[in-house]
Amino acid sequence: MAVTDPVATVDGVRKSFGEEGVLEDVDLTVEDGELLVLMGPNGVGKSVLLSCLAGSERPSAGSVDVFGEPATARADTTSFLLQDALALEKLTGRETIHFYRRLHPAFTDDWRTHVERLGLAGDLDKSVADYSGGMVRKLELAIAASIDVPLYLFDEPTAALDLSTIPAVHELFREKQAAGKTIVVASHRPMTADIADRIAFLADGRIVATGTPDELLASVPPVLETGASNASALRAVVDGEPFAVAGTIRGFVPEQYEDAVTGDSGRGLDELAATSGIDRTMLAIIEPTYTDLFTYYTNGPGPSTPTSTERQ
Ligand SMILES: Nc1ncnc2c1ncn2[C@@H]1O[C@H](COP(=O)(O)OP(=O)(O)OP(=O)(O)O)[C@@H](O)[C@H]1O
Repeated sequence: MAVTDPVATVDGVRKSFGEEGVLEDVDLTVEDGELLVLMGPNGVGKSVLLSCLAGSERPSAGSVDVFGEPATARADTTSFLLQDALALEKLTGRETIHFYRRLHPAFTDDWRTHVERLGLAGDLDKSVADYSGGMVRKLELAIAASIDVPLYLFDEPTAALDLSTIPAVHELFREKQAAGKTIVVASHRPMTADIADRIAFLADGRIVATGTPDELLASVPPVLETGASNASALRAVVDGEPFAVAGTIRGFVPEQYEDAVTGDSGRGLDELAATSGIDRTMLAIIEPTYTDLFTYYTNGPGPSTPTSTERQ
């Protein structure tokens, strides 16, 4: 297989706004043609990192190269969907699209397909001021996706969209990839993590893990689950803080128990039950979900220094 140069390379990037440090030391490579999903807690700096890739923010230190050159806001390489940045309230949806069509040299007629697919076609002649949050998002996504460039940076493209619309957005991503485009998406959605080629977790100003969804899920320690009433007892036997998920309480099994709890003997669970005082029948080891993965790398005991789970 031909080895292609990365589309973007982020090297040692620090970004602060006055006294406030947001990115501390970010290293990240975006490969040609991939769908990279950037995840991390609210306010960690995902939008700031996307802005550095788009060239609309300059790093305080370190470098960001896109297509082999320092990132600058270039209309011919990058389409950047920020949050709430494109919709024009004084216009209708259709007028907004035509505004960008006239403005941007690489704007294509693909907007027709996008608005149809996203279910916005019937609302194009309404004033944007009367749009719901989801309708605004669809309009902005249709505009950003209609620009024909090799790199798309989408900040929370599915925020405010109902679950039934998300597959249409994913179909749009796949079509872009099939056309050889590269996509970086900041998202909190497990559904979007699931279609990523790679996920990168941003926590504490750094990329703390990168890998395919399967590699990252496999990197999470066994997850111990119990009833909500056992939260404080669980704390005694898990690594980091227990966390609530859909009426249950979960925690990560510490390294010394990992083999025992994943083996056939059930010995590990007996031991954890005895140590915690939780009834053995109330403890279960479950398959990690994206919620567990997110917790592990962003709020939990996951590595706070950069690691890669990718096979070398
Ligand atoms: N232009 C700016 N001036 C000052 N502070 C800023 C600026 N842009 C971003 N910040 C700060 O940087 C931090 C990171 O913001 P950012 O929007 O990148 O987070 P995020 O990870 O995208 O969060 P979310 O998941 O909530 O969208 C926040 O504390 C924000 O207030």
